[in-house]
Amino acid sequence: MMSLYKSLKEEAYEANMELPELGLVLFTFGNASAVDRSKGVFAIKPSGVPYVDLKPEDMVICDFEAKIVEGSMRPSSDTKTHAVLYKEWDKIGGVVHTHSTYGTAWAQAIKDVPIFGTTHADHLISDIPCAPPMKDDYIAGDYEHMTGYQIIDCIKERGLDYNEVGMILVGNHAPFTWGSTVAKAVYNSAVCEEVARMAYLTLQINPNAAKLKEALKKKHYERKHGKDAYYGQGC
Ligand SMILES: O=C(CO)[C@@H](O)[C@@H](O)COP(=O)(O)O
Repeated sequence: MMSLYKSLKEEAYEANMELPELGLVLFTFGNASAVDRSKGVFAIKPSGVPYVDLKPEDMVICDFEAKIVEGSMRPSSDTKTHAVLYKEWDKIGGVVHTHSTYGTAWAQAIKDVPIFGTTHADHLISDIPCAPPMKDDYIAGDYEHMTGYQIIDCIKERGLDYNEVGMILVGNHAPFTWGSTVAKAVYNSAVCEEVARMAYLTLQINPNAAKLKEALKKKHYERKHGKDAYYGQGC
């Protein structure tokens, strides 16, 4: 059957397939979605389907209320979280959720990933934020929808710009990332995992390791994201 959303499904499929290739997911852990704002929809991985069995046409098309627009499979159980992020943050083109090992370990420990070095500062100048454990009234509410607000609340409360940060650890849960495209959101997931791993190792070698100086943070971030820089502005 011809679909109006063929290219959007392909984009989301390619992003999902990169997650096991990059070692960011096992089995059916995690999901990626890509948005088409002109049509008011996003394409997301179906729930519980192993990556080895996934096909582009399996991607489920949903609107920003997380209602199915096209697709015969159940969309990811995290669909409402993706929908909230698309609705609230109009500059993002893709969202990724993984349970990558180091990112998830920091999330379970409810700890921000400290900015120890220039690898981290090439991508963001703050610690990778860890959203506090979900409030009881959020858990009692629409859980996946409120996970979106757990993310948004934390970014707001920290005074961060979502368009510069691109990643968060959800306390007790795991990383979520976003980007101007879904490919960029996948990239941010890989960066999040690698930086989380480096920070963990840094603390093994020196539990008193100092965080990066402000001036060095800015220097490295500017080199990659300043005017005319390769990475460009925004996440
Ligand atoms: O967060 C979780 C589980 O804690 C989910 O993302 C993960 O199991 C994937 O679920 P879906 O297969 O996308 O429904």
